[in-house]
Amino acid sequence: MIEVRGLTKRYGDVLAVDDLSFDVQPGKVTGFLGPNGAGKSTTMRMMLGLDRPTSGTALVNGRPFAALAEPLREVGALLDPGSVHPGRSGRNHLRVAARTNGIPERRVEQAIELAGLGSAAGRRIKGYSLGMRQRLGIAAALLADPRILVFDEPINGLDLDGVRWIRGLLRRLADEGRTVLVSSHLLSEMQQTADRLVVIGRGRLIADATTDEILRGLGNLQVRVRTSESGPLLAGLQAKGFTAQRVDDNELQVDDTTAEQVGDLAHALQVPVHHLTEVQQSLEHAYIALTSDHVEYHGGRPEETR
Ligand SMILES: Nc1ncnc2c1ncn2[C@@H]1O[C@H](COP(=O)(O)OP(=O)(O)OP(=O)(O)O)[C@@H](O)[C@H]1O
Repeated sequence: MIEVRGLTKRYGDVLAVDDLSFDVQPGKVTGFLGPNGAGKSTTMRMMLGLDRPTSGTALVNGRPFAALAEPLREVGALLDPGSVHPGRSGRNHLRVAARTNGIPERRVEQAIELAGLGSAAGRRIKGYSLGMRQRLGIAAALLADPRILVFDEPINGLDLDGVRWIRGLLRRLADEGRTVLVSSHLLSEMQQTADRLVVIGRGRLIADATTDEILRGLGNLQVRVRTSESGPLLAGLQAKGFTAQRVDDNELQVDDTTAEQVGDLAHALQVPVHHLTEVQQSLEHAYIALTSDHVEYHGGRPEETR
């Protein structure tokens, strides 16, 4: 369990993290989502005792990270996959980490296996792709078999197979009852990966709920209705105050409603309905709506829409 309370970090004029409070619970994958510069890395660094909060606290199992008796056994982290000795092999890097931290040697091979490093474990790190470096960082995080995992953008640099693999790994770790916090600016990824979402923008908390609740809470359900009498139905919907528009001659889209409401209205208007579906807008839409006022650097288009 990680408890963040009133966490604040100021760098000169920049308020990187602004009075954040949330919990990261065991047994779930919690997505930590926000646009670039939102303060995700700074928050994670404070959780891990690498940065000192200006005010507020981040507690790991009820204590500040610095007060943990065996921090590596309690928390595994992937922060900066670049910070490794390039001349060593992945296996040697892990062996050194194990030895320095009193972790049994057998964990090295287990971590290599868990992270899917395979034969790359014997090669020098300087020849690793970004994806391999990510896997090595994940192996290091898993080395001491910790109950809490904090991964900063673990999907960066991974190919499609790697993305699927990490999604499965995060799920498995959470299913084992571990606390899993994973940051990302990739909404589509978090939508498929996270049970809960903590969404931040400009250092402030925007939303903290289950992924489903966040989508539903935004009232983002759309209904598509197919009918041979789209004209009368469209007029009837608009007369009742619904936001409705044509998709084509026989299909309408109605925003912020349910299939039940549209079906009932069609029935009352005696309009035949051939097909009626609820469409959940992607998290991408929800996220842009949520964070549009909180993006630090507005470009022509938000980067997240790529
Ligand atoms: N050491 C530092 N000195 C000054 N400003 C910093 C420092 N570290 C972070 N910041 C600023 O704090 C804000 C939050 O940065 P942070 O890296 O935590 O965001 P992030 O959500 O992790 O973004 P990204 O996805 O781009 O990594 C940014 O405005 C950043 O420029």
